[in-house]
Order: sequence, then C-alpha cells, then structure tokens
Amino acid sequence: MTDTQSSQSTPLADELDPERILTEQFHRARTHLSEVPPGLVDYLRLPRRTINVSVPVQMDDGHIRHFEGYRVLHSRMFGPGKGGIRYHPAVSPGEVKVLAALMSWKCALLHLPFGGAKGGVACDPKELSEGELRRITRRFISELGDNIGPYTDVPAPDVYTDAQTMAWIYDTYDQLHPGENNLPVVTGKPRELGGSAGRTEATSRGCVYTAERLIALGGVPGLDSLQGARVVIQGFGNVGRIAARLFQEMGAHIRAVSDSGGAILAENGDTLDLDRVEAHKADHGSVVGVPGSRTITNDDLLALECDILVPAALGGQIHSGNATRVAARLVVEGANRPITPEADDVLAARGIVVLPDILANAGGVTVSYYEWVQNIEHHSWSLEEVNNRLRTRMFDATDRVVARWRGFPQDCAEQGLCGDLRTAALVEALDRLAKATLQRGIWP
Ligand SMILES: NC(=O)C1=CN([C@@H]2O[C@H](COP(=O)(O)OP(=O)(O)OC[C@H]3O[C@@H](n4cnc5c(N)ncnc54)[C@H](OP(=O)(O)O)[C@@H]3O)[C@@H](O)[C@H]2O)C=CC1
Ligand SMILES: O=C(O)CCC(=O)C(=O)O
Repeated sequence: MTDTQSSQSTPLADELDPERILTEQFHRARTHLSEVPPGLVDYLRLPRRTINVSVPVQMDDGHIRHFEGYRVLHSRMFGPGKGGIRYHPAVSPGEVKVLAALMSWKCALLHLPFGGAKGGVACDPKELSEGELRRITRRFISELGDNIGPYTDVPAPDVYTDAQTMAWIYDTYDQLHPGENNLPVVTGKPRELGGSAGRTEATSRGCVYTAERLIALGGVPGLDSLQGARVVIQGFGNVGRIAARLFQEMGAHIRAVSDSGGAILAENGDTLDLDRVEAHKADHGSVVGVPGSRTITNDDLLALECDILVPAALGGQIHSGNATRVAARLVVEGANRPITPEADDVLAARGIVVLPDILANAGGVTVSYYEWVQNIEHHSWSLEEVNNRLRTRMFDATDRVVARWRGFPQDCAEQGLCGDLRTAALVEALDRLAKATLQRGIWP
C-alpha cells in the first residue's frame, strides 16, 4: 500500500484462537518428524500443569476486588519451567497455555537448561495504582506458593510487567523461604537485586542479532545488510522501543513506530527522531502526536513499505485479513505469536521471510538464563560478557534453523509439507525434546 491509503481488515472466524494456532503450527512441524512416535509428539504439545488462582485485593478506595491469575508449566524436560508473567485484560487460560508451550520450544531451540512456563493476571494495569499492582503481585505469588521456585519454575517479565514487578515477586517468595538464596526464583530483576546486565535490552538485541545473521546467510532475498534498511516497529514498550534504538545503531532507518494509542510515520519519509519519540511518550503516554510525524492506524503501519517489519506488541496482529497488505521483505517477530498460520501462508507465497518468535525474541530468556546462573553462583558478569555470550548463542541458533530450513525437501508443497523458517525452528526444538524424552524414558 502507499503511505496514504487506509483500509480495514478482519481475520477469519476462529483464526485468532490461540490453541487452534498452536495446534496448526505443531501439526506443520510434526509432518517433518515421521520417525518420532505419534503419541510422543502429542505429549510434547500438552502442558504438564495448569494452575488457576483467584487473587483478592483491597483497592485504594477500600473495596475488595478479585482477579484471575494463571501459571502454566508446559515442560520441565531440560530444567525448571521458565517464562514471563503478563498483566493484561486479555489474559486467558488458553492464551497462557499456548505462550507456555512456546517457551518450551524456545528454550529447547536455544539449548537452555529450562522447560517452558508462562503466567498472567487478567487485569488492566493502566487503571491500577502502583499500590494495587503491588498487592495483586504479592497475593498472586503467595497463592502460587511452591509452584514456583529457583529449581522448579522461574518467572520473568512480559507484557505490562517489569523489573519492579520482579522485585515484588522476589521479595514475596523470599518472605516465604527465609534463609535461602532465593535470587534465582525470578529473572529480569533490578540490577540492585541481582538482575543481569543487559536483560532489559536482551529481547530486542536478540531480534537484531538474528536478523543480522539471517541476512548475512543470504536468507532474505533483496536485503544484504541492516545498514540503510527501512524498519517499521509495532509496539513501543520494552521490546519495540529498544529494538528501534538498536536497529538504528546498526544503521537502519526507523520509518514508523506505534503503541496502543496508534502509529506514527516519519513525516519526511526518512527516519524518526527517537529522542523526541521517547520524550513525547513519557510526557503524553503515547507516541501519537510527535512533532514531525504523521498519525496512522496500527493496521496501516503493518502495511507500510519497508525492509523489516517488527511486530513487538500482542499476538494475532497479522492475519488473513491484512497479510496481503504487508509490504516488508523480512518480518522479525519481537512479539510472541503475532502471525496466524493463514497469514504465514500468504507471506510465504509472496516471498516475505518470517523470523519466528521462538528464535527472534529468544534473547530475553537467554539473558534470563545468564541472570539465573549469576544468581546461583553469587557472581556478576559485565555487559560486554553478557552481550558476547548472547550474540554467539543467537547466531548459533540461527545457523541451526537455517540449516534445517535449507535441508527441507525442495518440493515441500507437493509433499504437503510446510517449508518456512517457523516450521524449521519448531522441528529443531521438537526433535531435541523428543530425543530427550525417549532418553529419559517413558515410565511403565
Ligand atoms: N519483555 C520480554 O523480555 C519479552 C517480550 N516478548 C513479547 O514481546 C511483546 C511485547 O512485550 P514487551 O515489550 O515486554 O511489553 P510492554 O508491556 O513493555 O510493551 C507492550 C507494547 O505494546 C503496545 N501495545 C499494546 N496493545 C497494542 C495494540 N493493540 N496495538 C499496538 N500496540 C499495542 C503497548 O502500547 P502502550 O505503550 O500504549 O501500552 C506497548 O508499547 C509481547 O508479545 C511479549 O510476549 C517476547 C520475549 C521476551
Ligand atoms: O525471560 C524469560 O524468562 C521469559 C521471557 C518470555 O516470557 C518470553 O520469551 O516470552
């Protein structure tokens, strides 16, 4: 589309259902894994445990409200469950279950000694005071009790939670287990409380590293460098805001960004002044209205002509109703599950490459692993050391996924197989999980 056109688009009925999407993605990968017993493959899709808790909280005006909270442990195949905690009105048991499964694939793909987990509380943090959020967090964590722990299930930040939330989680757990080294019970903590150098930027840094590597491997037709690449980013929170900075440091031009209030496009068609965007967001709560920018909708942002599109907000943003309008060469999934399987097919048919979530945004959990190790060892690594380790690990995972992708049969479509990078990443992860399950042994 041109920068001035606008149109509305809707997904198909049920297309955004998270569990249907996971089942479809899983099905696409398992067709490449004919040597793994079918029953075992099914087992790998399902969560080990789902916990629902009711969280009663006294609000600032004195009345009592309750919130629904969830923690799903999908797998502990390679170590403790690992995954963020999200506070958002749309948090549901189905969505948390799917996000937990994605964490298992992500950790397996990155060779991290973790399984997968995810949690969330259905609430709107924008309508809550800091005190109310603190009380929700403390009560949620005490309701979870020993279902989390440094060697069983280790939370971290996700949408609308941050280092402060992690500090409350640590403090609550520490009150319940005095006298132990409880720092590794949660990652993404403030630096003063054992947080790792580089964790805040890690997810975005991982997006840049994986994109850089994929491009260097010749994986994106028509794109040979980040230098001069035109980048569009949806979401201006932890992942989107920092990704904008890091892509710019690599010489890319940030054409447009967005948040829940809308999207902005650099007026001169060139690059946004990120200092101004950040200052405006801090003062007004949204990127919309930054001087020197033009306001557009989030849907129109996804259709802007660019080299790299980075969805870094919520799931289900690119679907069959708008995938035909995406005008990028490469989509880097900063967010978890921003693209539906139907949209994956449309993008693949149009030659648009997708760097899938379990690879592109795995920098966050990778540095969470480094934080966990540092906490266990009572040690602290420099930012340079963390970033070097992260770069090596992200490059290695990208190399393995690209090798798997290039090893797919040439005639995938004729054989009824899906031949995209998402499927390659998932096959790589599932193959490892399947082998480990069989090596550990299914009990009689
Ligand atoms: N934090 C991490 O380490 C990791 C995060 N992720 C994934 O990245 C994504 C973003 O997470 P994170 O940056 O941490 O979350 P944040 O809460 O820091 O930021 C979320 C951003 O998304 C924006 N947003 C919310 N709803 C919409 C919408 N409907 N349209 C456009 N923008 C919207 C928010 O807008 P506003 O500012 O107006 O509220 C905000 O800018 C999620 O999918 C998360 O699961 C993946 C791996 C690790
Ligand atoms: O840092 C972590 O442990 C998990 C981050 C996360 O929730 C994710 O990768 O989706």
